[in-house]
Amino acid sequence: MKKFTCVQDIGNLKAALDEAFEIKKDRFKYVELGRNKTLMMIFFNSSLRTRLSTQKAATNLGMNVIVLDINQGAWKLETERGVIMDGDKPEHLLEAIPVMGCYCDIIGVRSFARFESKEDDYNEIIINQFIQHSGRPVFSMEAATRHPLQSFADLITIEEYKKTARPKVVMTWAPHPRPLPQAVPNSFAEWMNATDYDFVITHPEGYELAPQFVGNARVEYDQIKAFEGADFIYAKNWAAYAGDNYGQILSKDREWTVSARQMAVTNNARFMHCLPVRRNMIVTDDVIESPQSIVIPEAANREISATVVLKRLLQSL
Ligand SMILES: CCC[C@H](NC(C)=O)C(=O)O
Ligand SMILES: NC(=O)OP(=O)(O)O
Repeated sequence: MKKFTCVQDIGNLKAALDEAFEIKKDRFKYVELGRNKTLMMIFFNSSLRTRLSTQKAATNLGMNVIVLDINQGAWKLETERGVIMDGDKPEHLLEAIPVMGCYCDIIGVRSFARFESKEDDYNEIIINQFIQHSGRPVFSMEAATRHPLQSFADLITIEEYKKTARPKVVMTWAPHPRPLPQAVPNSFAEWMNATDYDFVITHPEGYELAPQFVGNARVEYDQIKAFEGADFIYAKNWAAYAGDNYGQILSKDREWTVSARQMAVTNNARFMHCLPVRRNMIVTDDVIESPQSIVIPEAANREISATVVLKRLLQSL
């Protein structure tokens, strides 16, 4: 595996899950693999879980770790080619990337959608420059259109908690005060569509995700109808994708906030969220604190998904 940016990169999901459960039994089993190898994690945006779990995964594999927050301490970077650099950015990404590649063996990148250009975001122009110019294997720590480390952890969690072979999994939009990227819902949908689960997406009209991510999922605009008989509820906010509304907030309707009302029509469903979560916007206190909430084990599995991915990248060096 030379990169990890999407579900296709991990290959057969059953094999990937077997590796995950093997590592979960002994997360230091491959501690020799990363000896004298360096992971560089590059953040253009904030993080708690990704930063901590990926660093932990690297130490599970015996790796050294360098973390760079681009907007704190490094030079402000110009990302557009052809720009006359007479402004406030003293360095171009096209120099910074190969330089960073000199100091490490594997690179992780977090670079959210900027909502300035749908084309630039959906062409993944930032992470693709790392893939093209760093000379190192690159993995996504959430890019503009996907968050594969999160989705892999989500799949591990559903496999651990499911009570039937083909659970009903419902991804629901919920309101948020800020316009959030489509990366997490896109990625979750991509991974769910790669399984044989009964997968449903529910959101208000106007919040349709890009068709290539919706795939064969059923889209239901009536949230209660979508929740009926569900085994897992995966809540997330995202800004509009379609048409001229790209990056816009179209609704803050708190009828979509996940509460006991909606959970009552499910099959005693587990509640999931990638975190960070805005309580009483995305989900009520009582639901996220209920015995059905598995947001903490879901976050814990980020260490496992990152360990499998780093192991695969190390084995391909
Ligand atoms: C893992 C989630 C990261 C980010 N969340 C925020 C609050 O920006 C998002 O919604 O994509
Ligand atoms: N879920 C997730 O990626 O969390 P962070 O944004 O805190 O890394």
